[in-house]
Amino acid sequence: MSGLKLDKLSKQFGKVTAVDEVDLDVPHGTFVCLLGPSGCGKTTLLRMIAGLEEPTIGTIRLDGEDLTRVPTHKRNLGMVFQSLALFPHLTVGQNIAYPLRIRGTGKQGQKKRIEELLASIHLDGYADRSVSKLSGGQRQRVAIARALALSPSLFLLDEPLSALDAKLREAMQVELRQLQRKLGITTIVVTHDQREAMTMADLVVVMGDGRIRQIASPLEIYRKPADAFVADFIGSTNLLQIEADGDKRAIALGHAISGLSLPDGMPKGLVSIRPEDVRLTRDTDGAMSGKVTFVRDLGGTIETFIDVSGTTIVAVSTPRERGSFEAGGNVGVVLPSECCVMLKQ
Ligand SMILES: Nc1ncnc2c1ncn2[C@@H]1O[C@H](COP(=O)(O)OP(=O)(O)OP(=O)(O)O)[C@@H](O)[C@H]1O
Repeated sequence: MSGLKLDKLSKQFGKVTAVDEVDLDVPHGTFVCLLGPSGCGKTTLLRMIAGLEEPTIGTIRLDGEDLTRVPTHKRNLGMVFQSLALFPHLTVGQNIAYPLRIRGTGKQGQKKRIEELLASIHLDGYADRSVSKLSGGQRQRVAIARALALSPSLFLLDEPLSALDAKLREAMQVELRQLQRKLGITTIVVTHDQREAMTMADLVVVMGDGRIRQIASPLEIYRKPADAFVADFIGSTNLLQIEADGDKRAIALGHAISGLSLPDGMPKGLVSIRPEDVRLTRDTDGAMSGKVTFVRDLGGTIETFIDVSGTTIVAVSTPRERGSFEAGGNVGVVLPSECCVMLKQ
């Protein structure tokens, strides 16, 4: 099969299982984001794919070839790490040419490749600039170009944008994604930023405690989280305990969620409902109601925090969708059953 295939890949550091039997199929040309909280094993997994860390057990295959024991420099990888590791005393062109020189590419070949790469990162004409005189975003792009100089089969990046300020970071996410699409190169990026993963990835791999918790498209991860860990980690959500009444209807915070029933054999569970799906009404005679404790008006969106029987529910709306509710007032809270994702506990 063409692409990257991991089988039962594991890494043990003494008593710590950093990566625990990870199986992953990445079709050729896919952009994957490894996402998860600090310490979940993302970097260790990437370092094993890169050949910088030896797996305790398991195999790594790329386009059908077993790479598990192949040294890093023979894996045909492009890598960018948070530190970038550009040579500050060299020019942009010399930095990009570095891997080409090592490989023995002639002067003419180097020049042509540098020009191609500079065009693809929108830095035409920058070959003779010193990298120490570039902005953070420009340096980032040079590091990407250098990693791609030898047309690798696999592109690996570990938190590549985390040193950039928020605005530049968002612009670079789009740029990186567009470049990857143009080149069609299989790419794996480690990030702990779910917004970054949602922007760039074809496939998001959510990790927790060394294991894969869910693999899916960004939208599916957001809309159909596999469990409470994923629901809570991706975006913000309201996680509510539910239990079945005599008719199997789902009861949350003492009120039935209209149209939602628990399946046979599942007397209890959790329900995840995104803040933008919670509807607020001025009618407090409905099933569920509460007191507004705080309103955060961010201009483009309004977040309303409501205390329902001691639990806070967050609702998000735009100013156009409905007027804001005042802190201290009572509101009706509607949880549309079609927006509720039922999760096992
Ligand atoms: N060389 C090492 N020796 C011992 N333990 C390690 C080593 N490298 C990583 N670990 C441990 O393995 C686990 C996973 O670490 P890893 O760096 O892969 O996580 P991560 O998800 O990338 O975290 P972060 O987002 O903070 O970088 C952690 O408990 C970490 O302490």
